[in-house]
Amino acid sequence: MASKVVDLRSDTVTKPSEAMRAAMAAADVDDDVVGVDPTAHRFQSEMAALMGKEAALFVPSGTMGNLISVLVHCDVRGSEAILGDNSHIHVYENGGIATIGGVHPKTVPNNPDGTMDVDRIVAAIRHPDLHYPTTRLICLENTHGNCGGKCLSVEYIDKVGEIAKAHGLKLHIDGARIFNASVALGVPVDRLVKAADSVSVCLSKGLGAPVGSVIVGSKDFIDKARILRKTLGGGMRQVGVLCAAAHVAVRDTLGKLADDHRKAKALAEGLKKIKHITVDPASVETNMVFFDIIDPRISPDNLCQVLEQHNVLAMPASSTSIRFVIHYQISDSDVQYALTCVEKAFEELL
Ligand SMILES: Cc1ncc(COP(=O)(O)O)c(CN[C@H](C(=O)O)[C@H](C)O)c1O
Repeated sequence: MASKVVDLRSDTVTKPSEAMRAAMAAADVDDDVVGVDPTAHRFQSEMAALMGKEAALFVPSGTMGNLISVLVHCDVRGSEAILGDNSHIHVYENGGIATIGGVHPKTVPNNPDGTMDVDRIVAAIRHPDLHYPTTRLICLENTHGNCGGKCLSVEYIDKVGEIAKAHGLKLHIDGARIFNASVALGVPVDRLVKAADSVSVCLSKGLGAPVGSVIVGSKDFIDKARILRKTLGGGMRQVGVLCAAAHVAVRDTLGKLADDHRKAKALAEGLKKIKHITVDPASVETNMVFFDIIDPRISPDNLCQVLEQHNVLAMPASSTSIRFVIHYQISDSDVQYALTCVEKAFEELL
């Protein structure tokens, strides 16, 4: 049994590095609600430049980053946002855009590659009618979490951006893993999000920061976002402590994402050799591996429970599938150990 836990539940599970902890301890801070925390200010400027946008705002979570972005774009009651039926905003954020923001979600089916058919996006846009909400926003997700970490191409994003502009709409990208997409596609991140009016970027996923996300957009957008963040209770005081760690995460971990993708591919190739599993290694584009259990006698919960006894942590993705997520604190030997444990688990269960 491994002495340490091999945690494949998500790329949100990393522990801050020593460099992050040192930066947190040494951070130059101030009250960011009353004035501007100098470390937060520097980090926000750094992220705006990296993403090719005018301004940026540090927020406590990706969920709040998406909520604030949607609410800034949909600031009139009776607004409607077009988004994927399998998107994180629609599936995993407690319906916050509706329950808190009064924004009506108009879902369009997500394709297996994470896109929504552009003709179905156009068909979802409301024409003026006193029976209808008013469409104000289109949301994309890149990479797409529920579609296996698939990347949306820059051509697709530009096309949706053209549609948004042609109809007087805004475009938001849930870019929780936008850097994974940028690295996998070989497209600079500022080019990848050029067509977007706003992007929410998770620092606490593959980049390995302990907390937080950053939203980027125009100065006017970020000024409005700052007010909404305060409204939602997200105004933070000496937040430079968190921004210092996030700065180190971008500096130190961005360059490791390609290796995460390599390990994910290796994991999928290894799973393919296990007879009780179906998995398509060719479908692995970034750091996520989804596989199906063939034998109906074994549920994903059963398998996860036995894996946990071997110190391998994973999460069910559906009634028949499991999700493994690679992050920079998973080594090649951890991948091999996890594969061994999956085989042992089936032996123990069958
Ligand atoms: C695409 C996307 N957008 C937003 C979020 C929300 O980020 P947080 O609110 O957890 O910081 C997540 C988190 N994703 C988490 C994970 O993958 O383990 C869970 C599912 O919430 C996400 O995957």
